[in-house]
Amino acid sequence: MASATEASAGAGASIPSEEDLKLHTLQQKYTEEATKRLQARPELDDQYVALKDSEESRVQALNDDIWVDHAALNARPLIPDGSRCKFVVLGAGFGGQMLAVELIKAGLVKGPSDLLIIDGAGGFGGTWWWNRYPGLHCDVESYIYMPYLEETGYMPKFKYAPGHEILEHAQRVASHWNLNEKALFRSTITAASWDDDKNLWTLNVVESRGPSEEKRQLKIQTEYFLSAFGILHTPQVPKVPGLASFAGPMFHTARWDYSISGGSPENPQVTGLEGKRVGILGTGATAVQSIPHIAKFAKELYVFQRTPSAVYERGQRPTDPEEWKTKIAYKKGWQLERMANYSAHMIGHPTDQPDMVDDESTKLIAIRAQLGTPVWGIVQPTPEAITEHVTRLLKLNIPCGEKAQARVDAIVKDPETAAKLKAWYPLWCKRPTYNDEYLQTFNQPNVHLVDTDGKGVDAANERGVIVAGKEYPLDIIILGTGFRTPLEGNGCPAVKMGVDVRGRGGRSFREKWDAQGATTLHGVATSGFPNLFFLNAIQNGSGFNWVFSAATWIRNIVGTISTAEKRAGEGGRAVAEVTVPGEEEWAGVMMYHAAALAAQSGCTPGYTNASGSFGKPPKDQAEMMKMARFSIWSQGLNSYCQMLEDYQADGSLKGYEVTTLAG
Ligand SMILES: NC(=O)C1=CN([C@@H]2O[C@H](COP(=O)(O)OP(=O)(O)OC[C@H]3O[C@@H](n4cnc5c(N)ncnc54)[C@H](OP(=O)(O)O)[C@@H]3O)[C@@H](O)[C@H]2O)C=CC1
Repeated sequence: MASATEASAGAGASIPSEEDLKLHTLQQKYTEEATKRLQARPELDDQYVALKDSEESRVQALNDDIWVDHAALNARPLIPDGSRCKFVVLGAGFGGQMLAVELIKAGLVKGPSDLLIIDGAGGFGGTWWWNRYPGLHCDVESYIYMPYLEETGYMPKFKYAPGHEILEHAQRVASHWNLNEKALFRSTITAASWDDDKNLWTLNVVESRGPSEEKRQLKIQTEYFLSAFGILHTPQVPKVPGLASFAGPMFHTARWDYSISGGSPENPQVTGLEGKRVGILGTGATAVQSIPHIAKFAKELYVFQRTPSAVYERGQRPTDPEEWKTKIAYKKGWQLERMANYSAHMIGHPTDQPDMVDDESTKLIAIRAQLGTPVWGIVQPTPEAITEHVTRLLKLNIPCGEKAQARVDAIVKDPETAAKLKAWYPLWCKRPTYNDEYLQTFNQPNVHLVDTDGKGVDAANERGVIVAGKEYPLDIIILGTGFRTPLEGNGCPAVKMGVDVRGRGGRSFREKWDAQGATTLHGVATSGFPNLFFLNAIQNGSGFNWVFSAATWIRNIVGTISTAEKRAGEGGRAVAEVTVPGEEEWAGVMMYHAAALAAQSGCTPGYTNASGSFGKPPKDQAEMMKMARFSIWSQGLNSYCQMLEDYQADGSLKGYEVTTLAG
């Protein structure tokens, strides 16, 4: 009988290369593993509930802000009901701070009541306010992740900053630009409606005042409503039957309870876990960072794994002050240049500069499937072009995947455990992780990997967790189970900010998005909702370093507002609104770019595809067209920045209609 190779050669086809064969085997394995997970959870994203929405009061309470200082905040002057502002910014994370700072720098914030920042947390920091688990670090280099290092003159202590240092920096940014006095914390905006007559937004706000005071309800009017809602801000838990009945302490990693674990955000010595049997659900980026610290103290640690993470080398090191002065922060504008350099090296954007950050992440170039790349130009939406594109990305992925697997073999001593720790999905399906202690942890005798073979834990009871009919008795359960997907509500900004947004004529933003699919100009504004701007990674250019992406979007937003306000002149005010032809033209551009993201459709379930909800074949032509609008700029963030710079320099604000009014 002829071998497969001979048979194909005889049929006139070219002989498959070793790489082709490898790819074929890998693709089969990827599909097998993804299918296993999809079949285990046919309810897709409904397998989860946000902590805040849980019907179990115990689980719901896990969402509480455990860091807020109510007494200090209650001592601050009240924001009067009925206040009027020029700008309200939703969100006090880096996105909201950067919006506020850029408005200030552009000279748009003139009086003390021109700007108000509103956030549900008890302070600045966004994700860094909430997440304080032991081991927390930003996986992007601190020199390009921590904004405004030039203006604040701060030198991060390490190449990768710990969470508490980033949180301190958020406070530093706030102090530098006097944002503290412009912030309303512990407060949620529940509704926002545009008044066609007054040309103002009215925001309904609920301010919490702590357990001993009643909540305040207030209305605030504003000319501009700017929203920086973040990406992963709503902690979730799988609907594991019996979880709330667990008799011992339980908490989510996004609300790490040091009163149980011991230690503090600054000191990861979690001695309260000594003598305890601890179980952690989840092995995502958060668990990878925290598990080594738990393992140092717990008597027994059970790691309940559904899908392993790919774990690459970290290479942490302290900042060398000499290198900082001479090679990093060596000239004005260095930080933006370094951010652009990082992005260029990741996505293959042409540059003469060497790789400044030069870490594992810039070598994992298969991530281009997610971020876009200029390397192959625009991918045409034909089946042949898409297959060719997906194949070349999968080929780029081969060495990335092999590197992570080889690392497991080199570090983990028990071959059975090592096999279970290997990730079988393309790099772009889940956030790659970087850690020099995680894999080593599984060599410790007190650490037990409970691999659920892609199915997840089955149930819990008052004693512990059950997997495949076996009970694991525990003293403490830690939920490293992540956040609501950024694709919730099909990525509609109003859903993500949790606000009932009503534009002209009382039209609901959510209904518009549901009916039309993603509809924006440059991802930041939409017609019928004047003077509303948002930070969202849909119909936009996006990079791996969120701060660089956000800075790009913010330059565009603030540039647009500045131009509009200039037209209104001194004493006047402006209403900037995307036009329908403007957003439809942009939807056309996005559809033209959509084929480049095709490789994501076969991904294993996770938050990037709403647990498999995205990536299912469209029902009909109309659904396919809607999906195609749901794209990003496929040529990568660097060329996107250039395109927006040209757009702003032109000054015509094509795609907007600007009306000017007397103040
Ligand atoms: N910039 C940074 O340095 C950091 C960023 N982050 C960001 O936050 C994101 C979220 O990370 P993370 O908090 O880890 O959340 P993830 O969503 O990445 O991980 C959640 C984990 O819970 C698991 N899980 C869910 N349900 C079950 C179940 N029923 N049984 C067992 N396991 C279950 C998931 O398994 P499965 O994979 O099978 O769904 C997954 O391992 C990261 O991807 C990253 O973008 C986080 C930490 C640091």
